[in-house]
Amino acid sequence: MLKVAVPNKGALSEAAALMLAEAGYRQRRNTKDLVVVDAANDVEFFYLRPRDIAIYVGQGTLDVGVTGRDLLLDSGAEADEVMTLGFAASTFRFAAPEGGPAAVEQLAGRRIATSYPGIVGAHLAARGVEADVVRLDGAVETSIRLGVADAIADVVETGTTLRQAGLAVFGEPILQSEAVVVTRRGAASTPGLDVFRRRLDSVIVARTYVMMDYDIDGAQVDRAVELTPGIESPTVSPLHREGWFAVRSMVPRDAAQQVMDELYAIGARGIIVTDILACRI
Ligand SMILES: Nc1ncnc2c1ncn2[C@@H]1O[C@H](COP(=O)(O)OP(=O)(O)OP(=O)(O)O)[C@@H](O)[C@H]1O
Ligand SMILES: O=P(O)(O)OC[C@H]1O[C@H](OP(=O)(O)OP(=O)(O)O)[C@H](O)[C@@H]1O
Ligand SMILES: [Mg+2]
Repeated sequence: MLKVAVPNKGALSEAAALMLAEAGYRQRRNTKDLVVVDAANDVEFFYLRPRDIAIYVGQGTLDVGVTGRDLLLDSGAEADEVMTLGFAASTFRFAAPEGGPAAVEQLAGRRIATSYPGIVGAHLAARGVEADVVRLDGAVETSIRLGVADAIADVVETGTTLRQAGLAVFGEPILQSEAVVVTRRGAASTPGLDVFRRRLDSVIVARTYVMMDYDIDGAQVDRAVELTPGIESPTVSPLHREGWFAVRSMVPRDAAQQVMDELYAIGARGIIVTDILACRI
């Protein structure tokens, strides 16, 4: 049975469970459940702290996990990112109040509060900056006001938390993070793992694309197909009406309205967009 680690709380947990449910896996009904066996799919889900997931996977105790890239890198675990999942996107940045450090070099000899000491330590070491990294569990933004740090390094999404704390980012982003799938470094893939990854891929494709159908005069089919090339190639079928064709193609969801305008302008009619519920590409 494939053993899968899933975040039990925090910013990743809901979106991860939703994605797994969309991929056809049984998920827990109660947030207190620690393990769910999905016998029909030969998968067992373990709900763990997101920070611990790369460690279990790196040790080979569990086969695969969903976690954040930042948590994976911070852990130093022998696990590798094998797939990005397109949610929980954030950047990881230094921040300080006005008048505080304003460049990485100015952190020398200063105190930096963070929940990610592994990432911060490596980043400073690579730049030859010696600073005192203060490890905190969360609410790191408050640490400067409370006098335990001169700067912080933390996850930034909208920047609201930093603004409310009167802090501003400085220096280049330390890293860009998002939810990822991790497996043990050097582990050979297995049929069970391949199916798991293909199912998650299918959710991403179903979320990213829509199906577009339209009718068009044969003289315009080539131009229309340029607008809707699809992933492999669009289906073009003759219509009962002489010289007209029905075209069916996958189109990026973000572009759908603009593509419809352009198709309409070259004479396409009966343009219909539908959601893709599931797929295998
Ligand atoms: N506001 C956010 N937007 C996007 N991703 C976030 C946000 N906050 C945390 N993350 C991501 O979530 C993961 C951290 O998981 P964690 O469980 O610590 O989240 P959390 O919401 O901070 O939970 P906790 O309640 O334990 O503080 C990291 O990968 C981090 O990049
Ligand atoms: O840029 P923003 O949109 O404001 O989001 C970033 C904030 O979200 C997370 O905090 P969380 O709510 O998890 O609290 P924590 O600091 O206690 O982990 C993260 O640690 C930042 O503080
Ligand atoms: Mg947090």
